Amino acid sequence: MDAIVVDNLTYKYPAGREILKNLDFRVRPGEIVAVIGLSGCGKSTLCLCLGGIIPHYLGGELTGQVWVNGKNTREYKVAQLALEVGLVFQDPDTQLFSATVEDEIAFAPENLCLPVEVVRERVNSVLEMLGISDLRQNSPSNLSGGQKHLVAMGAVLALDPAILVLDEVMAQQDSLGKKTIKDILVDLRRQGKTILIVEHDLESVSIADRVLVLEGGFLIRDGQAANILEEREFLIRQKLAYEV
Ligand SMILES: Nc1ncnc2c1ncn2[C@@H]1O[C@H](COP(=O)(O)OP(=O)(O)OP(=O)(O)O)[C@@H](O)[C@H]1O
Repeated sequence: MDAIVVDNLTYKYPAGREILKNLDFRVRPGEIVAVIGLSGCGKSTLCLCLGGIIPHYLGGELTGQVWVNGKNTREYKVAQLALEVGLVFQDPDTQLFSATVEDEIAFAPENLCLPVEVVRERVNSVLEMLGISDLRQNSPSNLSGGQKHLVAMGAVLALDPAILVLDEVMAQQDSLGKKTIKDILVDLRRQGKTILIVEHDLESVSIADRVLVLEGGFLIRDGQAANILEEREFLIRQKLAYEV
């Protein structure tokens, strides 16, 4: 079974114009897929569709189908979909609300009523994996943008979803932070996770197996990362890379 199936997806925000147009793609389990494209082409909107935020919370007009781990996003609540898809938003402030980093990471497994020891184990292993154990007593609101993204990743990883959808989590990292996240994602792929990343910086998507290119809401390329990232002329034409 494919981890993600997007079947003829078209989406329009309430009172807005069409943002995603007839998107069709599938992601196999254990793949890292990068979605790239200019600002406003619909990358974040696609992420919101994969997590079910669209259409459940934002409304609008969605046609076509989105399946995550065999679940049609229309038919399951966002809380149920969160067990399949860990969605980290472009703006981490929209998903951080606890008093401390460890409370933030414990929140979802506690909500599932998992045993206290299991929650503690998950919090510790996630903090360690992300290299943020020293931040556990900090307030998320006082962290840097890059650190907030790590905490938001921790909060979704604590549910152990099969699929991760990460919207520009590397954008606010320094070069060491980018490398750390790439290493973590490669490790998660090794564990069988399916990962969809949105990033602007092509260097950040170098770990991807596949690249999808969006333009004005259309999927204009879907291919092996090694091939697409080598197509300098295409990338320059799309303004996704510059001549040096
Ligand atoms: N809640 C909303 N209501 C109406 N239009 C919206 C809403 N959110 C986003 N849009 C519009 O949808 C379009 C696509 O936005 P989206 O954030 O998906 O693009 P993006 O490719 O992620 O851009 P960026 O790279 O700058 O993050 C934009 O024109 C944006 O203004």
